[in-house]
Amino acid sequence: MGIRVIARIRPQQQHELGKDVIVSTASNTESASDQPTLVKIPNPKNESEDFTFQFSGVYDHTATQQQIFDNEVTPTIKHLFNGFDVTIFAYGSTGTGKTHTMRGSKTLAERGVIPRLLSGIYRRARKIDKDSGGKKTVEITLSYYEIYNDKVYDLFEAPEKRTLAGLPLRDNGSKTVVVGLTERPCENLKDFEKLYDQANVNRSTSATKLNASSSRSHAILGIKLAVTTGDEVRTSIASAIDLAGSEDNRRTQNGKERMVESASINKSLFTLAKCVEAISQKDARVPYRESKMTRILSLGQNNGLTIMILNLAPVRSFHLDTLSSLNFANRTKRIEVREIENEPVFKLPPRAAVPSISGPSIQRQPLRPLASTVHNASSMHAPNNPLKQNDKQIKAFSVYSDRARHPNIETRPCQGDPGRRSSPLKRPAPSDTFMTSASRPVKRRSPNFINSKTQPTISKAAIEDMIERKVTDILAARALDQPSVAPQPEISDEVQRRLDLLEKRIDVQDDGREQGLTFLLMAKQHAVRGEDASALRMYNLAKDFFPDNKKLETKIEKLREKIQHNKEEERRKEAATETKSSKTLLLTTTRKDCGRKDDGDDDYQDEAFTDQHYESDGGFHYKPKIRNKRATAGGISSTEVGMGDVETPRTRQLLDIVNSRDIKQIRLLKGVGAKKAEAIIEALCAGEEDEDEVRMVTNLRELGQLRGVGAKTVENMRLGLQNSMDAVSE
Ligand SMILES: Nc1ncnc2c1ncn2[C@@H]1O[C@H](COP(=O)(O)OP(=O)(O)OP(=O)(O)O)[C@@H](O)[C@H]1O
Repeated sequence: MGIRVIARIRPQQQHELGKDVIVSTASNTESASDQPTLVKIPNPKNESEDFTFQFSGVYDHTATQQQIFDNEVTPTIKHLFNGFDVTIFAYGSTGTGKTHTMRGSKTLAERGVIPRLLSGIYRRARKIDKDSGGKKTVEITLSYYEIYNDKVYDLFEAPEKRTLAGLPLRDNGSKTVVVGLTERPCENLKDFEKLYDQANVNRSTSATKLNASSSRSHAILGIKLAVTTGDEVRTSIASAIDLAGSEDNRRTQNGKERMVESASINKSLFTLAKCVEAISQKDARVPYRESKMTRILSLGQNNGLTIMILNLAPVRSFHLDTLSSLNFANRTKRIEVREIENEPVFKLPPRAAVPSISGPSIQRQPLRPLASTVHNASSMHAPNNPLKQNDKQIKAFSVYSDRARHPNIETRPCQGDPGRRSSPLKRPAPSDTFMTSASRPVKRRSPNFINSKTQPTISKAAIEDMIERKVTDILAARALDQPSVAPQPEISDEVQRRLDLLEKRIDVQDDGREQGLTFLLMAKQHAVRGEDASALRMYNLAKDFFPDNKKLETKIEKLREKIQHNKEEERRKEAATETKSSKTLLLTTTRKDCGRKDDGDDDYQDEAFTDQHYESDGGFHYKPKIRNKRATAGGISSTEVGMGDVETPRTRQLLDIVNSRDIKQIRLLKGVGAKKAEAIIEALCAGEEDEDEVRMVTNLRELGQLRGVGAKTVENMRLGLQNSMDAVSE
C-alpha cells in the first residue's frame, strides 16, 4: 500500500489578506465523490496554465481540525490496536500550518491531530478494558524527542541536561532507535496534556520573519501501545511527527544562529527528497543515513500505515515553495509501505536465569555489551558462512527494554498463529519489539585475564577486544547519562592511550565534523554574499572542529587581511569624504566665478576613490568597482553566458539558488530537470569529504564548468530566472 498523502491549504493570515490566492482545490470529475482530491496551482513560467496534483484527500481553508482528524486519523486507531504501527507526519515549508495541524492550540475546537489521537486511544483502551471485564488491558507509554541541528534531544528531559552530541541512534532490526530516550508511562489524557505541554516548552522554536513561532526542529512523539490478552502482548507504535519547514533564506533574513538551524533543516529535508527520489527510481541505495531525520522516518522501510499531511499556504509569495512541496508529495504518494502488524509476544513461566526486573511498566536498562566481540560479529555477518546462517545478527548493544519487562516474560514469535494478519508482501518480522530471552545477550562477565602479571603477554587481538568493550561501555554510560555500569578491569597504559585516541575520534565523528561542516557552509554563504565579518566568525567557529586544517587557517588569515584592508579603505574614504565635503562647500561658493570642474582635482586620482561620484543631487555615493575581465576558462566566454565576472542581482540570485543546494529551487530553473538538479548538487558535493569544506560556486564560469551544466544551460537558467521571479514577485 502506498503512503496516504493528504493536502491541507491553510487560511490566509492577517497580513496576507488582500493578497493573491493562487492555490485552489477541485474534485475529480471522474470520481463518484465530490470530496476534493485535486490541488491546482499556476505554472510559474506560464500563468495561463495550471498544474494539477491529485492526493487521497484535499482540504481547503474551511477544513476544521475535527474534520481532518475524523476523516484521516480516526480510521487508523483500530489498526494501531491490532498491532500495526502508524506514522503520521506533517510536511510543508515554514509557516504553512504543520504545528497547527499536529499540535493545534488549547481550545477544544483547535486541538490538533496529536491530542485528538491520544484522546481516541485512551477512549478505545477504556472500552477494551470494560468490554473484556479487565481480561484485556492496554498500557500506553510515550517518548518525545526533537532533531535539532541533526542532533537528537529528549524533550522529556530539561534542556540543561542535554549533551553537545545529543542522543545516539542505533539500528535495531529494521527500526532505528534512539539510545537512552526516556519513556514515560501515561495513563490518561490529563497526564498526557501535562507531559506534552511541559515537553513542548523544551522544543526549539523561534520567531523568524516568515513565522512568529517557527519550529526549528523536527519533533517526534512516540505513543507505544501494549495490548495484553492473557499471556499475549501485542505492541504497536504511533509516531506523530511535526517536521520543521524548509526555508528560503533570501526571504527569512535570518541571523547567524537561525541560518545555522535553517541550513540544517534544509539539508535534512533535501536528504528526505533524495530518499523519496531514490525510492521512486527504485535505486539500490537510498541515502537514509545522510541525516538523522531520514534515518528515523525511514520512509518506505517502516511497516504499517503512513500518512503524510502536506501543509500549504494559499498565497503567491509561497508559489515556488508550494510547487516544490506538491512535487515532493506527488512522489511520496507512490512509495509502497509494507502493511505488516507487529508480532505478538507471549509470557512464559518464570526462568531462574532471567534477572528479576521490577518497577513500572517501562524499565530502562543500562546498555549491555554482548558476549561476542565485535570481531566475531563481523564474521557472523558474512552471508555465505554456512555455520552461522541461523545465528541472529549480532548487535553491539542490548539497547533498552522498551516495555514492561516482567521477570517471567519470555517472548517468542507467534508461528502459525491463525489469528495473525499477514500481508502478501510479508517478510520475516523484525525482532526488535521484544528481544527473546534466548537472543537477549547475557551480561558479560568482566574478563579477568588482564592483570599486572599477564599483561606483557596480551595479544593484539585481546587489546582490540578490550578497547572495543571499554568504548562500548563508555558510550552506553554516556547515552544513559550515568556512570559506567560494568566494573572495569585494570587496563594498561597502552590500552588507555589507544582508548583515549579512539574516544577522541568518536567524539569528533559524532558531533564535530557535521557541526564543523555546517559552520563552513554558513561561512561560504556569507562570503558569497560579501558578508566578510560574518564569514570570518563562521570560519573561526569551524576551526574548533578542524584544528589542524592548514587550508582553513590560510582562508581565515586571508579573510582577516581583507577585512582589515577594507576597514582601512573605509577610513580613508571617510577622511576623503570629509575633505571633499569641505572642498565642495568651498567650490560651491567659488564655482560661479571660475566655472571649475571636479575632474581635475588631484585628491580624486587615488585608485581607491575612482568609483566615488557625486550624484546629480550633490550627495555622495559609492559605487563598487566592476571588473570587466572576460571569462574564457573552461571554454565558456563571458559573451557566451551573456556576461563575465559581473555580478548582477540576477547572477547573484542564480548563484544563491545553486549554492543553497535546495533541489526544489534548482529544479525550477529554466532548462533544469530533476536529474540535472541532482547532478548539480552532486557536483557541488563531490570532493567535499576530503577537503573538509563546502564548495560554493562564486561566478557563472564556475557554474558552467560543473559537470553536466555548460554555457547554454547557464544562459538558460539566467534568462528563465528573471521571467519566473518576475512572475512570482508580488
Ligand atoms: N488551518 C489553520 N487555521 C488557522 N490558522 C492556521 C492554520 N494553519 C496555520 N495557521 C496559522 O498559521 C501560522 C503558522 O502556522 P504554523 O506555526 O503551524 O506553521 P508551521 O508550518 O509549523 O511553521 P514552521 O515550519 O515555521 O514551524 C500560525 O499562526 C497558525 O496559527
